[in-house]
Amino acid sequence: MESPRTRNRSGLVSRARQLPETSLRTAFDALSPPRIVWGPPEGALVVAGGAAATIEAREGNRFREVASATEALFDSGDVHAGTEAARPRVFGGFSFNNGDGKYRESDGGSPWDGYPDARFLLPRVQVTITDRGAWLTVTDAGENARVEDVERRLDAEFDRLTGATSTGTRSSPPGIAERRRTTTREEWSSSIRSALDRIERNELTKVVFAQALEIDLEGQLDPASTLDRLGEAYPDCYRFCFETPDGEAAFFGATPERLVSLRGRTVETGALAGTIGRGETPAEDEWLAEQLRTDPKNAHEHELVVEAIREQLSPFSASVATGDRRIKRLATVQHLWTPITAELTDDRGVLELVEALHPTPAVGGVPPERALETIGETEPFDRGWYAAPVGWVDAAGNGEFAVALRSALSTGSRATLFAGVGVVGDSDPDEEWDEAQLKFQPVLNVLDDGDEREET
Ligand SMILES: C=C(O[C@@H]1C=C(C(=O)O)C=C[C@H]1O)C(=O)O
Repeated sequence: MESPRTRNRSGLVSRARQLPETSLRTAFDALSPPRIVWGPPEGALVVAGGAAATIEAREGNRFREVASATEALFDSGDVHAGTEAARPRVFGGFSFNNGDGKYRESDGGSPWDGYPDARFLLPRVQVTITDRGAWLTVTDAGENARVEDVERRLDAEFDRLTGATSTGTRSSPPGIAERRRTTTREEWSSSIRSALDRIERNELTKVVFAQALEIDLEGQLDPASTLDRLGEAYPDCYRFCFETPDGEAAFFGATPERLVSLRGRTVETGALAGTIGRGETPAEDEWLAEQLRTDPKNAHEHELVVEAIREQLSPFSASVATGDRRIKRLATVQHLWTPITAELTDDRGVLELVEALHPTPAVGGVPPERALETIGETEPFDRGWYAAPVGWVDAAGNGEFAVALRSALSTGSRATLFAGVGVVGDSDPDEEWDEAQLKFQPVLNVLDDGDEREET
């Protein structure tokens, strides 16, 4: 007999308990696909497995569809989280474009087949690792969700995770057997030259062009080791990994770019655009940073992003505050970065802001529609989830999204990497080529220990 006390309108039941110390690798290995890793530079690391509910949207207004499905899912959910970090959240992402699909591999499939225009999961099992301890959350949703079952599963998952015998040893990088470019140097230069012509004719102000690099790996990619390595080299970045429902593919990376975070009515975002390499010495690093700070081309490229973000946020906010422009120094590159904050005038969900901001001219261009058209006509591959929003939403509509850069889509023994650059009036095709190669490095370095930094 069904007890009415164990049911609620949305059928969401979530229970949490504290876990002894654990790690990304132990949790990742113990959980079942589809697994998700979300590791922001500050705050809790989440490793999740399985789906208590899946929200997918294709074409149409995917941001609104996901927002209303998320709201319905959380509506009067029965949640005993124990601590805020352990509360259930949906995690997922969007594709860069709505309704992609022009790129086909020789077998007729697209590498992005497993990644629809939007997919968010409410994880069945969520491990949250914070500075103050780890938590296990077990969730079920739907007509058959029962408190008793969720509590029983919470104990069973606790036993499984605490009994997990992960050796903690990291597998070595898979190694790179072969690489194939989707864009030759000649094609790249001619695309940039034709974009420069359009800029000259005032049809465009900025466009971001990307390249893809297909890698055959020598061994299988181990996502947990790969993400551990990315975390060590890029502590100031957002690490993410989203497996397909069958666990056959994973989209992962370590991106420096936050699209937006919303907590209550406080919005935090920023402009990240303008790039230069790292030096061999602190003095050379500083010299390069100074070049970046004073270079008019990079300043222009950057300012276009600041302006667009301010403009997109202004209808929602009484005031938008722009901080000082500064340098974000990462292991392989340095960027210009301007923090931007705003206070909303009304209660809104984070997905409304994602919809308003994506794609910023850091990954699309100015004017946006013409830039997107130019990207579509020029790039010979689908961006899929590359350069698109990935993140989470909670029951209150709060959330945080990053722009999925410095990323790759992997299917066991193959990985496709993506990297893009902003083209403005005085861009030089050779310099832009070199900049794209630098942006492949974060992922290349974790695929192969011996990978050369200067590969062209
Ligand atoms: C498009 C990428 O990066 C973006 C473009 C940048 C630029 O053109 O300077 C800098 C940071 C990102 O906003 C990428 O990493 O693929």
